[in-house]
Amino acid sequence: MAKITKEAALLYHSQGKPGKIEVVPTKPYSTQTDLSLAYSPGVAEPCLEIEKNALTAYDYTAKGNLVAVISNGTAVLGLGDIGAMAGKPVMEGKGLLFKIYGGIDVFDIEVNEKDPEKFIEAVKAIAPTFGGINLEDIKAPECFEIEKRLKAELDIPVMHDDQHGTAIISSAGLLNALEVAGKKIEDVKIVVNGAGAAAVSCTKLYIALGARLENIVMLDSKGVISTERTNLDESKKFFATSRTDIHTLAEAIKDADVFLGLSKGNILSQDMVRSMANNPIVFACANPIPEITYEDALAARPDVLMSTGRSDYPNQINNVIGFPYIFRGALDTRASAINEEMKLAAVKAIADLAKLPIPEIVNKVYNVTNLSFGPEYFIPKPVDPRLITEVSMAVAKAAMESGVARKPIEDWDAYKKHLRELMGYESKLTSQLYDTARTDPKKVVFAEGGHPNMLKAAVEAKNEGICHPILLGNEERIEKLAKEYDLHLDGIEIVNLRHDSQAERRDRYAHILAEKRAREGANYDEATDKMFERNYFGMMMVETGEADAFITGLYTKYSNTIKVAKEVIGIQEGYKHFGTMHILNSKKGTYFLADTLINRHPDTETLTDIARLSAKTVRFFNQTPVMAMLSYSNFGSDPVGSPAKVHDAVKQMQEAYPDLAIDGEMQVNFAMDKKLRDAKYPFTKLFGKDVNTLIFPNLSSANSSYKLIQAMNDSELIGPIQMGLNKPIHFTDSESSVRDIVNITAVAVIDAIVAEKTKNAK
Ligand SMILES: NC(=O)C1=CN([C@@H]2O[C@H](COP(=O)(O)OP(=O)(O)OC[C@H]3O[C@@H](n4cnc5c(N)ncnc54)[C@H](OP(=O)(O)O)[C@@H]3O)[C@@H](O)[C@H]2O)C=CC1
Ligand SMILES: CC(=O)C(=O)O
Ligand SMILES: [Mg+2]
Repeated sequence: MAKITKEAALLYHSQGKPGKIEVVPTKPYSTQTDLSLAYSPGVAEPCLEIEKNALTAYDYTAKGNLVAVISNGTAVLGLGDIGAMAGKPVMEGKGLLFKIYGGIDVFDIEVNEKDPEKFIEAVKAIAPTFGGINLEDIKAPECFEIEKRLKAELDIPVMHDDQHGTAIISSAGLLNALEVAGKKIEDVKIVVNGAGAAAVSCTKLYIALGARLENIVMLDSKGVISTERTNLDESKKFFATSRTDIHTLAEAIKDADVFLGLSKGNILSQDMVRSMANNPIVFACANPIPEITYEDALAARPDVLMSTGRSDYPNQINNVIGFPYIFRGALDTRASAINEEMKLAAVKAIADLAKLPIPEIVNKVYNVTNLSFGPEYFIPKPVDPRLITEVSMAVAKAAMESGVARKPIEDWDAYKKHLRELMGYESKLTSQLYDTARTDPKKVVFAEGGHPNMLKAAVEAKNEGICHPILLGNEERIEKLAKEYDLHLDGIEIVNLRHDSQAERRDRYAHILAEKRAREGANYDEATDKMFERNYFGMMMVETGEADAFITGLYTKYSNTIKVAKEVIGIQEGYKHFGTMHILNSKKGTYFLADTLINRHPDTETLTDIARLSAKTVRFFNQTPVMAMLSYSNFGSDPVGSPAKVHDAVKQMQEAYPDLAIDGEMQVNFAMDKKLRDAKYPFTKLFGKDVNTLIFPNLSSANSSYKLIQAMNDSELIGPIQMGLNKPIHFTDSESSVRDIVNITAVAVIDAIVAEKTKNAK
């Protein structure tokens, strides 16, 4: 990870619109009517409803998804009391994190008030605005009283995140690190450096989880907190040790199993780490500089289990792994509080998640291939897309079971789906595809079982319940890969097509193929050779009905795969050409793009085949095709060359299918903008209609367009979806991600379901 310089940090915050967050309207506002609804006179109606029944504020305002991140700036990170305004970048940062990880909106509120009583009054006065309150960077011991009072006096969840967020994450980390170290929480000696908001709360939660108070030594800026010391405040007195032989950190840490630092940077030396017990656990959580650096701790003790608060090292202990989801679960149940039950549920959910095989996206973000539970990975990564579902659902359940929920969640599957959609992890179309495939999971052959992405996709597709995978490849290699990536192959068939055990199958397939292509010069010997190739063998499995669908393409060029597909499977009756489609899921809507991969320079006949196949495919996805045939000219304005071919194809399509909404040739902006098109070309067959299908004039334009969209990285593309072959044979390409392959698998399964239904209906 790049080193963060002062200049880069200041530039990041100042460039463009200064700061990190802004307010975005969620309702239409382009007409006079919209404005009359948004503000006076329309706005009076919800006001009156809320006046009658306060809870309707959740229905008519943003309250239910709005959290206040409130600070007085007295303990900003490890920077100390830098004042309310100086803490604003941190609070805006939390706003950003709440939004990107939990879909929660935040107003950051910096209150210039150190007096706890006045601070409490200020927070209470503004509380009606919010569904929850995240207190942040308020120093101990005032923070304890402030939180206690606000929790008691407000009916919305209030959580001081430096206390409880940190406690939840570090407890999950501790439980897992202890498991890796092979130690029990009730036996370990724990040294806690720092006795502030975070340290006190973390240590109390460790005790709730089984740690023994007599095994804990806590230190503040003056050294070990012991019964010898006078004038200790209540929160520190609770931890005072009766030992009188230790006063400094160096003395306290000798033989300790666990070091928890929530204090200041650079105060734990390598010698101190060396003096700890075997497999020491060191959580150096001060921000931005930890008590000891990751490198120094590891250099001192190779057996150390190490965490810091920083994202650039393994095992980050940072409350970002918790607060977006703890508040998500609390807000979604309209909880009146965040209680102990909800916190413990979050600990468990976070700890458990680190033990599951991790999704590909996490590997990708960290540029690694095989994170798995162990010394370098015992806390989930903040980017893990499962945190939103696992932690929020656990918290919501605990809120309901402990009686603080005011709006129970009734359908957990629907809630899970909603959470994934909220974060854009699952578009509606993708989840519909998966749901449909799940109704009748089919046998899908994966041609390149020895390719890591295809192997991962096959396992994921099986876990999603969308297919029964059959992997082609060498068993040993596949099993070795599976071990390397911590993938479970139970219930997945592996077929080594070159093995002797497949001789009968190869022979049988060769006979069938030779017979089928006898009039095209095929012979048995040649066909026998071909059966040693994965694409021939795999497609024959589908051709013979021994499997239902086939996915290939990671190792083979399209041109080669296409050739084999035409030979083994053949093109559907009534067509001379086949093609591929990509589905674009964007904020503007869903669009079907063709032909994105197969036909380089389509002539009029090829274009009509692509258009017919596309119409059929769009209907396959339960939509009515509204098709624009694209070019660089409009409706004959350039009567020669490529536009002329498109023009002719449109004419033929309109004659053959008078009910189909299809027109062109037209430029892409006229296809995408109904108003523009209707104003300038009111005669089109698409008048008043939103185009959803774009047929490109050639492969260069289609391929470049979808790759450009892909590079923009802000929409989802599903594809390539094969159109026009006799059986569900689908292609990926060498750059396909695991997610791309699983999506195509879902499409292939649906394709197979439809093929079976059509066959049965005949
Ligand atoms: N990684 C994470 O998720 C989180 C990290 N933190 C980090 O924890 C630290 C403390 O934050 P917070 O609890 O909110 O702040 P507080 O101001 O409430 O507490 C700071 C504590 O650190 C103690 N301290 C200061 N210097 C030393 C020292 N040299 N040796 C021992 N103790 C010392 C202070 O002692 P005294 O009581 O004597 O003043 C005080 O008890 C910060 O660095 C913060 O960034 C906090 C929350 C989350
Ligand atoms: C992470 C955090 O909240 C802190 O360092 O204060
Ligand atoms: Mg903080």
